[in-house]
Amino acid sequence: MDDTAVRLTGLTRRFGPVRAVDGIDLTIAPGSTVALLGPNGAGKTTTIALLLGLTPPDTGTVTLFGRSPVEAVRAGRVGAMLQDAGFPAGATVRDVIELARALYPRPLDTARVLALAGLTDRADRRLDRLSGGESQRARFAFAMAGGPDLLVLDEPGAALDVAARQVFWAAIRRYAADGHTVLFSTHHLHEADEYADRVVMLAGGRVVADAPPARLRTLAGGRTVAFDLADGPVTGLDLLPGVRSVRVDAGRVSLTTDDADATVLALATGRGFRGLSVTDAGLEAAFLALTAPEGEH
Ligand SMILES: Nc1ncnc2c1ncn2[C@@H]1O[C@H](COP(=O)(O)OP(=O)(O)OP(=O)(O)O)[C@@H](O)[C@H]1O
Repeated sequence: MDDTAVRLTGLTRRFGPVRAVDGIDLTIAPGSTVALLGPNGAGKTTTIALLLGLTPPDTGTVTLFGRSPVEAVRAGRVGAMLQDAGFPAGATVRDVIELARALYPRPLDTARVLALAGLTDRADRRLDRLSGGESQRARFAFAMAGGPDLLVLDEPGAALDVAARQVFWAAIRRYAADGHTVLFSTHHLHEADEYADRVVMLAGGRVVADAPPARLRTLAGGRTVAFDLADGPVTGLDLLPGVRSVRVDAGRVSLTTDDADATVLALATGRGFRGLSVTDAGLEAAFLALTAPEGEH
């Protein structure tokens, strides 16, 4: 019996000329929390759809706990919270939890699901009368009510404000702490950094990095030189010594560099800038370095 939670082998899926998933190999051990991190269009949603058996791969195989996705779902081992889940009009939080519990062979107690999702005092409220954060937690409650060994969440933090997001992630953490396997997709670096014990970075349908968050931060190495643009030219920053990538956000430039001293010295000649800072490259810099198209490194 293969106890590996997820095993993707040589997975590909095209849509016309687009290679949405372009040769993904991925193995996930039970009990881990894994982030599928990537920019828009990286292939996260397609990978999740393939993994859940919602769409067939062009090539490659998917096994969940040693079985096909359909068998694993039927055996009640998999729960999913997808971006476009719809519930019956007028249903209460308790209704959807009971619905999910009825579908699974070994469901969690309703009271436990409500507590895990932080919805104990909202149990009898209609879904359409919940706040955005509560409604997201109700979808999470539905996904985990059956007590699935593997919980798959497609961009669970989307559309939540900071406070709601914290409550929501605390709920996911409680579920993961019980030894369940959690796979979630995100394009928020801080979510991957904070909540996953392993980050699989996707770009262009491929895995471009696969490591614990702390290791990813050092993988790209280098440092970040940041400054506010004054009157100097914006062009040519990528040609400064050591620079690997350039990002401009609301007038502040961030350069990822292999040689911060040389970059700063070159910057200082001929450019006006304010608010210079030099920091160790974070996960964000690793992400930019690892996902930059060929030739932009
Ligand atoms: N049904 C489809 N028909 C055509 N192209 C598709 C289809 N689904 C996905 N794609 C394309 O495949 C690529 C990967 O899309 P996918 O939705 O998997 O990415 P993603 O990483 O989930 O992006 P996002 O963060 O925006 O949700 C994109 O270029 C997308 O336009």
